[in-house]
Amino acid sequence: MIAKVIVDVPSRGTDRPFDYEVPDKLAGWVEVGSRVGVPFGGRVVQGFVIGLAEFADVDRAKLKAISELLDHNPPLSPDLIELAQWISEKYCCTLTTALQAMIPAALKGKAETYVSLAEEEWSEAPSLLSEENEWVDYIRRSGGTVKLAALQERYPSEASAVKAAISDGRLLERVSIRDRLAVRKVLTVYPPSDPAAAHEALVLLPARAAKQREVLRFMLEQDEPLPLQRVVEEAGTTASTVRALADKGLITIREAEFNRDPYAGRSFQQTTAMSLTEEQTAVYDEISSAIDSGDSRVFLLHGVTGSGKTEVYLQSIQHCLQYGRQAIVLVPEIALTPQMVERFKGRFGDAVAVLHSRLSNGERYDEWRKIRERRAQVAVGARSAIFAPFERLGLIIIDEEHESSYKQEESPKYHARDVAVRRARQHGAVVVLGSATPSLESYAAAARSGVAVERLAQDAGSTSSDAASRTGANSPSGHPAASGKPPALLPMPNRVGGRPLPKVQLVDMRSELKNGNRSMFSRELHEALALRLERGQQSVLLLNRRGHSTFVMCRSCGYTALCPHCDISLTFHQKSRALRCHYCGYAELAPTQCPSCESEHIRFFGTGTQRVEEELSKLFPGIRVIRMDVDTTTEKGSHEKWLTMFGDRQGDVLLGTQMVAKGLDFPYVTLVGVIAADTSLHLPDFRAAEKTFQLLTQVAGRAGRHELAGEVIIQTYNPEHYAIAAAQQHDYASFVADELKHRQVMSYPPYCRLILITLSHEALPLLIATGEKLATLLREAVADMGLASAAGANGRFIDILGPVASPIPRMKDRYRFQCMLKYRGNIDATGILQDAIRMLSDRQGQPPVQISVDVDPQVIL
Ligand SMILES: Nc1ncnc2c1ncn2[C@@H]1O[C@H](COP(=O)(O)OP(=O)(O)OP(=O)(O)O)[C@@H](O)[C@H]1O
Ligand SMILES: [Zn+2]
Ligand SMILES: [Zn+2]
Repeated sequence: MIAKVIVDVPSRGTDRPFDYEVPDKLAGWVEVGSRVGVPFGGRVVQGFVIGLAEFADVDRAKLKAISELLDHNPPLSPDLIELAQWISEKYCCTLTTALQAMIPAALKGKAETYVSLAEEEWSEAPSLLSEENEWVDYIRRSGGTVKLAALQERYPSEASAVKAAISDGRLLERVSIRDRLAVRKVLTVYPPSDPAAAHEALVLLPARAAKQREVLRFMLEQDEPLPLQRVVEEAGTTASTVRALADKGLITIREAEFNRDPYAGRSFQQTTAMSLTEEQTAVYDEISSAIDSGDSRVFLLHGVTGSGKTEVYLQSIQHCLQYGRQAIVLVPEIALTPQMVERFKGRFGDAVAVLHSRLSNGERYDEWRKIRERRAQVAVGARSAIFAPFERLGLIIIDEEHESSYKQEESPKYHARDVAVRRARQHGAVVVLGSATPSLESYAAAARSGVAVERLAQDAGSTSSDAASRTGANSPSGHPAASGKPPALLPMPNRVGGRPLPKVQLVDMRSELKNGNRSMFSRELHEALALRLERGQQSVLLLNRRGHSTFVMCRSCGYTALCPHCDISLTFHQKSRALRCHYCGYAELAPTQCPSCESEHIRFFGTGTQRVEEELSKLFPGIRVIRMDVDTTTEKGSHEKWLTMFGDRQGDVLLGTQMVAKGLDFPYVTLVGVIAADTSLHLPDFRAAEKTFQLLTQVAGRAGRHELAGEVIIQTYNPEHYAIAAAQQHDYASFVADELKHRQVMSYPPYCRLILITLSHEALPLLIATGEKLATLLREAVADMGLASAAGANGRFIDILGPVASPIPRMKDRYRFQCMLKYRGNIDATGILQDAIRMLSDRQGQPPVQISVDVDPQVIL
């Protein structure tokens, strides 16, 4: 049998399956999805079997054989392999990159060389056993095989002897793939298998064996095996006492797999289904009957903050599990707070596996195995949890679907929402996209389904046929569902229990300044905070830091500190008093004197959370501030610590960046303040207004979610901007209408799709020439196909913009140029692009110009 293997060598040149012979002994074991070690270019590398065939494409005699099978249970399934193929085509990445993204890092094997004593050779070759070498003894004691590296390390002076033994065949050399991280095994004590006999033995144990008797009694009380270490601790005994009992056959000690459970020892309060409100019921009914139908459907659940979306998710999952199908819940990394995890663990207990980036590789691997081995039916996680290896998915939920963190910024640059829709189609599963502020892409796509078209049309102030044709079926809107059935809109416009949305007040900071208030707090916000302190209620303060950094500038000459490798401002870190580059990690000590004019008026600019904290303590002596930002949350478990403290009312104010805006539900929060709403409004990003509106709406939604009513104060320099005005009114529809007009005029998604191509190289002239060449090739291809290249036209078009210098023109000593493809309609833009890149490849110089492709980019910067 022949296996088609994708080798783990991520380059375009090796991005195709290679044929390998499946050795007879592995014939029954190797499957599609198996991970194998194969000889490749003189090395052994890891690879994935993506197909099996009777015949090879090349001369069979020349075929090499698979050298080893790495897992008895394939880590990938045929449907995931098909999904990886789709990802590699859609996002222009190699198949191996897509495959690697689907498995935990622990399974990224690395080749290791082993040597073993050649037993068959002993009779003929001068036996190593006769030589009383210490290193030979070491190999023998280790069971006949050791890592070559271990031998080299232990016996550096024996290099020539070892080499000679390898070359004359007394030592056999073998290369094997080893996982970076293995399943952890620990010595485990099993309770007596025959308790009656053990009770009898207990009586018969001699008096001097009092310790053993105690341990036996302890083990008789256990219903489950326990790690030896714990038995020793809890029974207050020693390992040898436990062993003595095992020697008597009363208990058993064995190595057993140990699961690193990140939530071990935490008990989650069991919750049961609430009785749903009318709105929730309507939505739940739609979702559950779609699950029953077995058709793959996509829903856009547009529910205001506090409308009870999570309860709908929980009950829909419950419904899905009843029929033996599994569910994935994606939550933005930043919102994957203990509070969120608790809600799922509380309802589904151990059936929940949690996957996020703050877990160690080992923990993540064990949570993944829990899914693979069918011990978990629900996966809750960040972006990559979309690849959870379930076999029969019934439901995929994407909470806060508008979040840009669902797009991966490194290759494979996939969007989890698109992948979800694709994966759901494979399984006949239902996708629920939930948000209080849906992305314009999703909303426009949903608007194509019946009811909502009318609504969008009204919102946008035009006729419905107009709206339908603008985002219509012949013009892919950049949304995954565009090629299938459009998502159906499920609205939940009211908060649970008829609670009102909080009142939002805008404060114009320009008039504050006119009135002589130079503080970062307006009088309104100041008073509101004072009132909360007086009443013992809590406040959340958001510092919108997107596009904001604490940079250094000289007030005399205007000098700013830039990274010498990246051409962007260095960021000031107070704790270490260092200036750091966010792109390459370059750091230097902050100057006390201007390096350019030697003035001492060099200052740190920008409103960091630290400065807000300082100001708060000045204004309100004794105020308890809990600060959450990148600096205070790097440590593992720190998120949890701060939020628990705030939940226990050990803080008056929760102050932070974006991470305080999402998913939090605290009953005593009655005030939400936004220090400066506009910082994200003027970024050179066509989504700037959308992001600002979303952030303001989300953070406002943290107030007054329970009995106590809430109030929101937004400080801004642009109170009349439509994004800010709409956030004040909780008016998603009017925001969408305004924003869609802009997008249409400027021809941006959802009215077209984008592909961003970034070229980078150390040599500027080569880079520019290559960029020009690529653009020319693209323009020629487009002209050959007779495609219109007029942005703004209503039909099919493709436009090639650039090359221009990237917004960050140099990074890590490499210059950067970019081209942008804008297109609409049924056009194979990635195909055109890949052809052009292929034609370019022999003109790229040495070392080659790096070309990175971002399909449907989220970050244009
Ligand atoms: N049917 C119900 N009956 C009573 N209380 C409910 C019901 N559904 C939800 N709740 C409560 O209402 C509050 C808000 O619900 P939830 O957090 O699910 O809203 P959400 O829409 O997910 O909000 P957000 O988008 O702001 O995170 C929670 O405290 C929740 O326990
Ligand atoms: Zn200066
Ligand atoms: Zn840098």
